[in-house]
Amino acid sequence: MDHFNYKNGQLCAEDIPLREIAAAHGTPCYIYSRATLERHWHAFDDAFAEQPHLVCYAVKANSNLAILDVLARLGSGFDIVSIGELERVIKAGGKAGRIVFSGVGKRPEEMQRALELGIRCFNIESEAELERLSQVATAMGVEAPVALRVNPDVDAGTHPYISTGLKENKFGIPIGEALALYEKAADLPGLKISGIDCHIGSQLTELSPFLDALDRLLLLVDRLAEKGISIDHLDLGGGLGVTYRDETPPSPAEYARAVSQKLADRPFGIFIEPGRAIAANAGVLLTRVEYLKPTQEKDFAIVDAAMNDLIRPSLYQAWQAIIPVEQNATGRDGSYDIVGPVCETGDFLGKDRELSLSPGDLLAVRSSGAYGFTMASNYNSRPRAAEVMVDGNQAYLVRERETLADLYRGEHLIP
Ligand SMILES: Cc1ncc(COP(=O)(O)O)c(C=O)c1O
Ligand SMILES: N[C@@H](CCCC[NH3+])C(=O)O
Repeated sequence: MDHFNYKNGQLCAEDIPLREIAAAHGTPCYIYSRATLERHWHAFDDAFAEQPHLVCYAVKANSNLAILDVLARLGSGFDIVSIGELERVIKAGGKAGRIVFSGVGKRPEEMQRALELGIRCFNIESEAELERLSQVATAMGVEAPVALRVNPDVDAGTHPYISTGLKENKFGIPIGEALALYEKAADLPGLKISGIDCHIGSQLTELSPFLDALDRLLLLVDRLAEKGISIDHLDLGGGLGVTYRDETPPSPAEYARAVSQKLADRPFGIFIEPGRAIAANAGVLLTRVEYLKPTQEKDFAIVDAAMNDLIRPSLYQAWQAIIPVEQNATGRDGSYDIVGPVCETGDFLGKDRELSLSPGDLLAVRSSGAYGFTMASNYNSRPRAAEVMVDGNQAYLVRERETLADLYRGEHLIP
């Protein structure tokens, strides 16, 4: 459920027709619904209400300051993977004490800044990283709270590019090596063991991989306890899928129920790091048809958004719904490939879509609130799109469209 619906034949974001947003801010343009974002966040927070928990929104899904601000006001935690994401969260009013820091390549200056701010936990992904954090924290005279991100070797059953919990993936510490590394962490100066962490992949539509991973983590927790190592939280990562087309992922409530059953009355908190499930269906990408190009092989609709704006279809063959902004528009009926202006055969937003189109029509690519703008680039020297947040009957420009001058800002000619 989201807040993008037709009213009087016009597709709206909450109470605002998308046509009005296009007129005010141009296309391509990302449009987010505050009400949807808040509802999705509350769905997770309410689902875990029975136990100590922290919802750490995965910033990589959508890091616009306005999005982070909306979630920070709800009391959200945040999962970050870079100093850039860290500074965004702080700028948006997020609390350092609710930030967890994931990622395989944390640099010393990133660790130092996170320690200065006093983040909640570092999710450590290798022995070398553990040693580096120990050195950085010791030099600063502080203790770094750590969890080891364990790679439980479970098949998340998702696209190979977004599966992260298999032993051949670069992420986390192989579960067989984790016990020894916890013992090492307990001995190293400047570290305080706080938790255990995993994240097995993204867009999961079944509960079983999460529960398999949890079982494996709990076995490890018991073995740690035998060694006198206790934790205060278990971080299950993100990954809960969404409906793009006909997927039927578990709801946050079903997910929480299953997880809570396994945890029984264990004396630690649960952290989760949902990104997509909060942001994806809280956003659409608004684009305009530039040209229709019927050929003998194919009907192409060439639109003003491209793979540089939304790369998911090209990169993962991801399917996202593409719907008209004007419900009863009549144009040329066809089965269209919706393609952008970028000079790549792989530049498409959707294929074989039954639509009735005319040049100038507006289309909305649904489920674009996660991994949309954050994965955008300037390929083909295309300025990145504007972003708008709708709140009831108000639309706010939350990121200006890049200008042509932005494209070469910081570039210099040689003498
Ligand atoms: C460590 C970590 N946590 C959380 C997430 C968020 O995942 P999702 O957007 O699938 O919830 C990701 C991305 O997959 C991740 O790498
Ligand atoms: N960017 C991916 C998900 C990767 C998640 C990052 N760990 C997507 O659009 O589906």
